[in-house]
Amino acid sequence: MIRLVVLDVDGTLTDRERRISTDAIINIRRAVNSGVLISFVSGNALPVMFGLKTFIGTNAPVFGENGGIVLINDTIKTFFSKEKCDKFLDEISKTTSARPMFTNIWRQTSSAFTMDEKDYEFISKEAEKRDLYIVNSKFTWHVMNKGQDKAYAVNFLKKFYNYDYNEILVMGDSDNDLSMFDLPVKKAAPANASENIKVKSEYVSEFAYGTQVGDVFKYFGII
Ligand SMILES: O=C(O)COP(=O)(O)O
Ligand SMILES: [Mg+2]
Repeated sequence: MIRLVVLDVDGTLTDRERRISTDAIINIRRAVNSGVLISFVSGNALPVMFGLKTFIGTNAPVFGENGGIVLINDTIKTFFSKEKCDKFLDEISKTTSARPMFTNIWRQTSSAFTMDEKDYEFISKEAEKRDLYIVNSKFTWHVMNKGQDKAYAVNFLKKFYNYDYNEILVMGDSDNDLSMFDLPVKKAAPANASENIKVKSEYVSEFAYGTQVGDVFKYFGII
């Protein structure tokens, strides 16, 4: 039985313009009312997750920065440092198209940026040399510390609630969700998810951009 659902946000609950699906909100509330725990785990900054949790009314800790920071019982915990990420981004923005995102003012464990695809190889290699990595959510590029990923967040929640992996369902759409799709949890994807997510999913909905939440929850017996 699914006791905890871990939801990616951008592209999983929202459309390409980051507008959240009202269907998703209605079905998330149905799941909360049925006693299932709902957590958001996003590349976005923690204040955005706090807003979603507050205004949708969910009932579990929420993670920002791809698992680097969590809001749990009104307390913020950080698991990584942004120092190396910021220093790296500052360096590469001098010689490439990489440009920091304004949301970095709210970030404590990583850095977000935009760049032209032509610089991907160079920037990715330079990050590796510094024990960092870059990952794309289809909405933003992120400079992350090694080991900082959404699987880290799922494993934190698994331990916190003392659940088995088969009691946890994850839902995501793109590369920065892959690490949690590599865990032995239940996995589902919207129709708009990338192929590398779909092939790892137990269930791929015909619906997209948040309108799949009810369909997925019915498939797993959550609502
Ligand atoms: O990259 C972001 O800021 C958000 O992306 P995600 O919610 O799909 O993880
Ligand atoms: Mg996403």
